[in-house]
Amino acid sequence: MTVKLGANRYGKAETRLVHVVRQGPVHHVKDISVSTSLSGDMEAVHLTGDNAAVLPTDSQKNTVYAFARRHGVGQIEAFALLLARHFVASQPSIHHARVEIEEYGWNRTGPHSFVRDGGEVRTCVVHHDEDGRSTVVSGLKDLVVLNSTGSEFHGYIVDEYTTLEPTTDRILATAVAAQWRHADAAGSDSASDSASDSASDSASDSASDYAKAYTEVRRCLLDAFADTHSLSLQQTLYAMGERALTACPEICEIRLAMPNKHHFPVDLSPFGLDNDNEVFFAADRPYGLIEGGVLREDAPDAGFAWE
Ligand SMILES: O=c1[nH]c(=O)c2[nH]c(=O)[nH]c2[nH]1
Repeated sequence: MTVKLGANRYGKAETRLVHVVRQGPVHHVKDISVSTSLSGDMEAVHLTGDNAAVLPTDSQKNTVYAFARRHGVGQIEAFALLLARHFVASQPSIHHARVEIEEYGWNRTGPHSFVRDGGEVRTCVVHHDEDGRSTVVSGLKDLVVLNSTGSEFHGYIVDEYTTLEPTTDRILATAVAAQWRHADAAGSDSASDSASDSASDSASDSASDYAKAYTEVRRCLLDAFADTHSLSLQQTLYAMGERALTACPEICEIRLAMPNKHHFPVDLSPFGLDNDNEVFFAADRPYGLIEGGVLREDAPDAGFAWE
């Protein structure tokens, strides 16, 4: 039997970094988790244990911290591009870099005091390869939303295993995970400037575009969720994606994953009580999981953006 090495990559996962920018008594914090993943000439290390082509994951982690000091963090997309480009440009054995960042929000309560924003997490996944191609996918997750009416579900297949009652008025709740692909990763050429300029969020152009797109997509997702009279979570998902693409010309594709957080009316008849959609059991699991993408008809090829 002959075998060969298949697809492989390696890196440091979840390097936690808090960066404090001090402007006199007023401080700014960025709280992120960075995962780097490199690929290239890695036959020897797998086949013979020759590490000559390997940039240690420990050095990758150190680079993250050193770059935060050198360039600031700024918009996560710009910081990720800066790192991805550095790994590919500085090491001949590294042909491709993937950098994923999660950002946890803190809201200001004083000049140097903050309360953790318990809500959603901002995300990005950036790729860069030796041919100079870059892709940027931005996103959010754990954006928990609920409509207490305006949601129906009926008309579905009924087979011998169906027990679900049709409803014309139910709670619709989900935790939105969304990722959107930027049509042009290019902001990227000035990514290093962006990251270095933007430590206090006064980002330069491409970096502030990422921030603007984030705010706009988030608003579209929330508005479309609230506005759509829903016949299914699938229909709501499409409406949310469509709204974001319509409002944001700079993005060409959005993918959404939305758990259906079921709320079942509790049967209160044993207690002589009615329940006109007022008291619900919020089930934890299992949950429906609705996933789908919306993209422009003329969206450019995604390449490795979703890998
Ligand atoms: O919005 C829904 N979509 C489904 O596909 C589904 N399936 C189910 O049991 N409940 C629901 N709700």
